[in-house]
Amino acid sequence: MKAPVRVAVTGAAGQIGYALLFRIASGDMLGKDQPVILQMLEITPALPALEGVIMELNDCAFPLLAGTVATDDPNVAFKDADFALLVGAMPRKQGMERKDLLEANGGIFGPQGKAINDHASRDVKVLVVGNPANTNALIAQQNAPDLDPKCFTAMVRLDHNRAMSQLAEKTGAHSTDVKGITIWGNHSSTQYPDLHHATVNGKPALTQVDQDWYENTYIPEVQQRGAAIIKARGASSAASAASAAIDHMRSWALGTEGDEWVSMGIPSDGSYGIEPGVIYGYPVTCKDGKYEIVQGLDINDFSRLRLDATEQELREERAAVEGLFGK
Ligand SMILES: NC(=O)c1ccc[n+]([C@@H]2O[C@H](COP(=O)([O-])OP(=O)(O)OC[C@H]3O[C@@H](n4cnc5c(N)ncnc54)[C@H](O)[C@@H]3O)[C@@H](O)[C@H]2O)c1
Ligand SMILES: O=C(O)C[C@H](O)C(=O)O
Repeated sequence: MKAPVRVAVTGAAGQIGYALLFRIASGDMLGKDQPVILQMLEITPALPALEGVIMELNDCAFPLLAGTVATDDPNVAFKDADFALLVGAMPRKQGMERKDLLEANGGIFGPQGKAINDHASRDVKVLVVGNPANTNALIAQQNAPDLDPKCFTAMVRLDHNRAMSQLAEKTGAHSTDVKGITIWGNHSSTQYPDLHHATVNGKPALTQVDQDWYENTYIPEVQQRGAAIIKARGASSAASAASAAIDHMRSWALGTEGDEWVSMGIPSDGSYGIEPGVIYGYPVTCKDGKYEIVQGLDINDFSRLRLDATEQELREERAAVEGLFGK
């Protein structure tokens, strides 16, 4: 049996937390041979509800659950954490853009970044889910000067999964037949779901759908899917978000397969002409616990415009939160 790893989850008593913790404890994220200790962070008033979640976790008698910690202190939650899923933050309501949450949520991620810096494992893998995810990840990273900046990532995997499933539905295929999709940029309505390198059953996707559908239906529907869920459910996506978080961490920790790539929000190194430093959705492959940007993809004028528009939004978000960066 492997030694247990420590997985910190913030916002553990929230909607996503409720869908996420049980899947981590059952081995969906790190494998059926990897015991986990769940270190759950909540705000003080939510600790009683979190106690109830822990009662349920215990009632599942998961073979892989090696321990639980419930706390309102980030220094305790992130102690020796190997993985940290930063979910705790306010969700948007109908009519809001995700960046409207920056003021309400931005302040959460500086202190958490600092606590991660001071207490987590030196090669902790951090995934920010709380919105606006890319810029919150940047705030956390900028408060963790002792860690490799690449430890901090943001979730665009939900968009990636949505893009796969909507293309599969249109072409009468299954999502497993779809490869080579990229979500470039921000987890926001400027994100760019790129089909230029995608295939369905091995054939180029863009030869199987028409350009008008791609441009005027598919792209906006993927971009607006979060808002459509809020409208339909009266609450933001939770189970699908949790599932995407599991996918993101599993790919990062256990690797991607063959020439498959996935989309992750990661610190830009300037690849594809993107401003270095912003947390930008890129196509990546993962191996041995590290991610690497897929290089050499052709970017035509249609794509260039969209890569730059979502980069511009991330630069503006960064400018708005620079006051929250650590010294
Ligand atoms: N990146 C994505 O694809 C994606 C997808 C879905 C939702 N989200 C975002 O995830 C976040 C959580 O969504 P939810 O539906 O679970 O919301 P929720 O309101 O149900 O739960 C959030 C939880 O976070 C807790 N919390 C608040 N501040 C905290 C702090 N400082 N430390 C620890 N916990 C704290 C709250 O008490 C609450 O229990 C939202 O910001 C939402 O917009 C992102
Ligand atoms: O859209 C939202 O605000 C929630 C989440 O980011 C989503 O994409 O479903």
